[in-house]
Amino acid sequence: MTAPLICPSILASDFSRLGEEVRAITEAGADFVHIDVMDGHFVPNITIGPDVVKALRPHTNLPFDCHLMISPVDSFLEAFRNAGADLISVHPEAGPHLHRTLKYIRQLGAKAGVVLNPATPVEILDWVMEDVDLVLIMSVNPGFGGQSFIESQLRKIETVRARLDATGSAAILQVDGGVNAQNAASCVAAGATALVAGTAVFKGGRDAYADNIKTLKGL
Ligand SMILES: O=C(CO)[C@@H](O)[C@H](O)COP(=O)(O)O
Ligand SMILES: [Fe+2]
Repeated sequence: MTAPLICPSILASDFSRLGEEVRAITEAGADFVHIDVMDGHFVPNITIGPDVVKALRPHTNLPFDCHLMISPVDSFLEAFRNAGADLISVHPEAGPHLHRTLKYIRQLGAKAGVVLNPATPVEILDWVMEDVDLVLIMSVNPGFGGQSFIESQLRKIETVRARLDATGSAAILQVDGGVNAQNAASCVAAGATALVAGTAVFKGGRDAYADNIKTLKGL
């Protein structure tokens, strides 16, 4: 089985030292930096805006994977791209025209992702398959780190895996929420190719990050 990409969610890092934390996960072997953007409206929490993304950009060459939990979303896409986002993922519920939003993300020169909440049906992908570079399955309800993995989402990963394979899509299949050493292998067996992890990467202090990432990769 191919090792998954590991995308540490900096939501679980020390916010008073974000630059150092991003450098630390880079040295520890992370593949992407997962940045959770929340607006207190689409989700019940407020986190990071484009200025913080821009300030972090010089600290690493890793791709910035921006998970936007904001509504409306379209008016902020350019700002996140200009701030240094390489992948931009949006929730279908965050705007009226998912297809238009995905096209716009690609036009801006970023990779486009669609995020499925635990209760969002996979059929939302049917008519945008060609327009996505990444599908993100939420294994918690979005808004907070440190929640428990919702087991039913393993079946959703399998379902989306089958759909991507059937259409010949090379999109990354990412899982986010409550991912840890106990369930990472099941996510990969179900077809995930990238794992987001906050708590499971940033636990134990900086000396532990490399081992935490290796464990999630199954190495
Ligand atoms: O998008 C989200 C939450 O809304 C996630 O990216 C979490 O921040 C992941 O944190 P853990 O569940 O791994 O602690
Ligand atoms: Fe996320």
